[in-house]
Amino acid sequence: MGSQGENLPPHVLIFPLPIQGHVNSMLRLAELLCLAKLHVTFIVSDFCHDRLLKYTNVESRFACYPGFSFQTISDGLPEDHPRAGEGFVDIMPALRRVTAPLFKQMMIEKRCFASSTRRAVTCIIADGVLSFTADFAEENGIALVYFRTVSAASFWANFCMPELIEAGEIPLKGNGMDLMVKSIPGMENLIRRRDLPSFCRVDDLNETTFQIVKHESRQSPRAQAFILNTFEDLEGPILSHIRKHLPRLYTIGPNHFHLTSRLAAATKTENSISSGSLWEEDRSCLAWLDSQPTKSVIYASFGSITVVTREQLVEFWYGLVNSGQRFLWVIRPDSIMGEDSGSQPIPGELQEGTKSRGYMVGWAPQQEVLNHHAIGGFLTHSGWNSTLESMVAGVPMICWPYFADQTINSRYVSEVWKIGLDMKDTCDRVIIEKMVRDLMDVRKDEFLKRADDMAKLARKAVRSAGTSYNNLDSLVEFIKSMVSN
Ligand SMILES: O=c1ccn([C@@H]2O[C@H](COP(=O)(O)OP(=O)(O)O[C@H]3O[C@H](CO)[C@@H](O)[C@H](O)[C@H]3O)[C@@H](O)[C@H]2O)c(=O)[nH]1
Ligand SMILES: C[C@H]1CC[C@@H]2C(C(=O)O)=CO[C@@H](O)[C@@H]21
Repeated sequence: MGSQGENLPPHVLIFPLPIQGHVNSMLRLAELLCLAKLHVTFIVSDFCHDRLLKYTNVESRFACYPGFSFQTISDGLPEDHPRAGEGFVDIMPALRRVTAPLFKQMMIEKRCFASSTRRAVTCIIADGVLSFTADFAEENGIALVYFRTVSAASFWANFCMPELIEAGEIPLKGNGMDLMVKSIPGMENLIRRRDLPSFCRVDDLNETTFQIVKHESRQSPRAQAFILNTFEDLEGPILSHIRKHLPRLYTIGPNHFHLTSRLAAATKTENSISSGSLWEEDRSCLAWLDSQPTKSVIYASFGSITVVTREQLVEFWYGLVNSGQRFLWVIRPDSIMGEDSGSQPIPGELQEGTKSRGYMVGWAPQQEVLNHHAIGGFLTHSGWNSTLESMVAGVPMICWPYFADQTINSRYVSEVWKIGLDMKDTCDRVIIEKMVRDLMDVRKDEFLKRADDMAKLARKAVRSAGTSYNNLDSLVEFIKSMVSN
């Protein structure tokens, strides 16, 4: 590289798993690194890129960072292949089969995105489940950092899968779901088998997703550093266990609020929320919320992958209506399994209850919703972004985990952080009604107090001199130290 190149900043390639919760989280990291004046190439599937361009302001948002660019790649699935529900299981094998060789070819053909104004990529920050990036990084002498977008607790449980097998705790063999798990250090007397990340719910150890997640988790030490979207006050004890295997571990979360906070400092404007939505946000719900009393509405949303059966939909609907509480409910167009949702008549009492106290949208501006004064609770699938967004907003949760890390996040919400209730493995209108009443009415004050305390800790972590704030600065220094000037 010539003398001009030596003055150029480091060039980071960011590569998320191409699904909503991962793209969101890593796009926020991209913007944080742009704010630190690093060059960033963000490589994302054509599918996600098309949707980002269609439904968000990413183009104008990143236009002010001349060092930023998008690159697109196939996720290996036909465009019309479902990426939610059962369809998700095809994503990881397709990435390995199709995307991995395409990635290698692209990096070589495009000389690691070198140009007269940018260095060749100096560091890859890859999703912690894309170990084909480690193969390329090692073969080509490029530094690798992993970003695992889930909670420390979930990552640690996945990392311990070999120990769980050795101890005979998995496969579960269909019973003993309430037995306490003994072979995950730091989680003794806390999690039951049903609380393990759902990938562990296998009867056959050869099951594909289980094998992939086990393999990918154990590959983590190949990276020179590891990033988690969490904060020390939240998951300190588990982080200590992880650091025995991954000593260079940077906790930089909650990264949505970290970004808001750094943008506010850089631009002197308050409350900028950077959306990475892959669906069109229906902002009409904000006007509806404006006309509701403070902390009177429960917000229900199950993220981007959850699908429900018609029967489950009806149970939730009765539970919400019968609770007598106001509700705002996100029902994604692709979230009802196996039928056209409009094809069956809706019972009159549900229609009436919804007209008087409810509002439904296909996709909401979630961060704005959670921070609206009218919101008093969140019925969530316990995706990690939703969990952190709720924490920062000080909103207590009812957790209905669907799969993956969500089953362990919900256990921590209810038993460790005590900022909500865990409703896993049931879907019954009577239980839903009772839990909504408990959260929004009977035990409202106690939950709101703890949620408010948690919000303070989360916000402190990303403010100047907070742990996540300092860790992000250290990460940037580490990335800078990789290039020789
Ligand atoms: O109406 C909606 C619903 C969701 N969101 C946003 O979409 C994201 C959803 O992310 P998350 O809560 O993490 O759920 P998933 O989309 O299901 O995320 C996947 O990725 C997460 C991060 O790895 C995992 O924790 C989840 O289990 C996995 O399903 C959040 O930022 C929400 O703010 C909206 O903006 N509007
Ligand atoms: C599709 C799932 C496989 C791995 C990801 C994950 C993780 O532990 O990193 C959890 O759930 C999903 O977000 C991803």
